Amino acid sequence: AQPSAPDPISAPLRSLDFGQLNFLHTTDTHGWLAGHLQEPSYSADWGDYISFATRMREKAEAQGQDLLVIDTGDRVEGNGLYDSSEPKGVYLSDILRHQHIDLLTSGNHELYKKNTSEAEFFTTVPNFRGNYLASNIDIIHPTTKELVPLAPRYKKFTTKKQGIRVVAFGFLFDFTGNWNNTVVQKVSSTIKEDWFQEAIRDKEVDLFLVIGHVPVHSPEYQAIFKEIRGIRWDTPIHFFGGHQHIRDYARYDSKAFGLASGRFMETVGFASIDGLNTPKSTHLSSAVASPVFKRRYIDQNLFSYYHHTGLDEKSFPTEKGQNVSRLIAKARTDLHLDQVHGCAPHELWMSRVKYPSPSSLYTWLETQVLADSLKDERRVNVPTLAVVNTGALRFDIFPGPFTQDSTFILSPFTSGFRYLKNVPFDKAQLIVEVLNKQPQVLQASQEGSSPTTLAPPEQLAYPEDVVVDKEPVAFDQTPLSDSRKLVPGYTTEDDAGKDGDDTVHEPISFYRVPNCLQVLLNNSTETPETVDLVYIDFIEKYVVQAAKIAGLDIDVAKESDVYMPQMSLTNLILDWVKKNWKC
Ligand SMILES: O=c1ccn([C@@H]2O[C@H](COP(=O)(O)O)[C@@H](O)[C@H]2O)c(=O)[nH]1
Repeated sequence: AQPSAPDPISAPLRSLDFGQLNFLHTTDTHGWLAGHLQEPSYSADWGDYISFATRMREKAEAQGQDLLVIDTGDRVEGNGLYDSSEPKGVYLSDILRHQHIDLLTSGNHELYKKNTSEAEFFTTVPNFRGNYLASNIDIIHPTTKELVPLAPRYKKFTTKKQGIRVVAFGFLFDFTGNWNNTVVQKVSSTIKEDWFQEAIRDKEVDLFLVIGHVPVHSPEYQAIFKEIRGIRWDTPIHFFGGHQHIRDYARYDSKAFGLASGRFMETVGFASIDGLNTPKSTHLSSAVASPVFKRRYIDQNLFSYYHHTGLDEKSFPTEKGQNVSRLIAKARTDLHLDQVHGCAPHELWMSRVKYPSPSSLYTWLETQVLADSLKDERRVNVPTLAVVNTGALRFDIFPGPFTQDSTFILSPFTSGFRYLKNVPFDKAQLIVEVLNKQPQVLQASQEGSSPTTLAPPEQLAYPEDVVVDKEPVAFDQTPLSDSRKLVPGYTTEDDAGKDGDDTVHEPISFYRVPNCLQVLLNNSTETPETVDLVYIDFIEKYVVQAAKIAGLDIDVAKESDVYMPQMSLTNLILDWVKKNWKC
């Protein structure tokens, strides 16, 4: 772990059920390779994860079993370790590559910008040569300008110990926000292509593995499941997914399951399959008709890692893992990530408290940061309605030092502001109302595709608020090994029940937020007739649609202009923190 990481807190744990084939899975890590330095439950780092995977592989192989390590994308954007370097990601990719990852794929964040996808093409794909899959992503080759697959479409391999014959695919959900140097083909059309049809007709396959940056409960994964099942009625399929930042497990049928392993290096997903028919096992009388699938969501800390490997402080770390922890510490020093810009007086939560409220991160952004600091000197005293999508903020703020790292953890994106002059106030309000009308924003959600949102992605999995009664929870799974108070954390309920989390936690509330927050900046007490409608540039394409619906007959892209040139939301927040949160 990193030198400043808090020690994990002991907690009652559920164990892992190993099988013939075992998996470790990360997704949506968003640069958090140093782990969580303010949260004991998630305080291990990528070096510890390397040691964990090594020890787990040793354990599996000693039992004659196999272990595969999987990552399903969105490795970038969301933490100082990625976002604060110039160019972004140079430290991150060098740290990431030390983990032996058997299969990986791209997320949407690898494709928002041209230089990010080109870095995947030139660095991450070669770093994991042969293991990076891109079933539905093409990129314009930066030199030849030809459209080429970002990485191989699929792969067939045989596992080391059990000789399990696997055909693996690597998908991205039907993402449309990519830069125009990449092409994301819809999943529904990709699975009709000849190469996919041939791959699923291969009879020498014991398991189909579908990894992807795709929610496990999604139209895209349903379509892939149906297509494979239509041809191979009996072959086991394991899906690994992500994108919604949640722990989730889907049962498609008795031989097909899918695991999603959370976000931000909070979770390492574990899955296993036992009873697969393989060329070896079919000769043995022990071959079973129906395989058994298991899953567990591991809290990413050393207490869990020691427990699951049966090792301790001395026997657990590997030399490579320790070297990588040192590499991360050095990168953090080089990037000045511990530099303190101010001190937060109390917690500000994204979803643990109601919005609006004094502890809501969004209320703070509206009533303090934007109200104090959003001003273009060319537009002084002009009434302004400011709109920012809630998904632009990515993490809670804890009391204490607000560092260079906290800045990017809170607001990693480079978006600045644009504005439309003299918008009738009622139309401006209507535009915000339209933006907030639906959980999935305007952009007619393509049929058969996952919905998109301007709100934090977790929210897609919560149709309603979850309000937790603060009474301690009864625990009816394994006996408590420790009767102390439970630590608040994940209490996942999925298609296999309520016993998925390795750590038994006290539940946490989840309150929904609107797609966009808004603040009226007006020096007068009178309602303005017109306002400057200021919006974060990431939402411009949605503002275009909302303006049409609101009956504002203008060409938004043409008539809008940059507001506070050179100022990003991130820097606006940082300047406010420096001025207002003295330590
Ligand atoms: O520049 C950006 C990029 C993204 N967002 C917000 O993030 C979610 C997508 O996040 P995932 O991690 O891919 O789930 C998107 O819906 C926006 O809400 C942003 O605000 N600015």
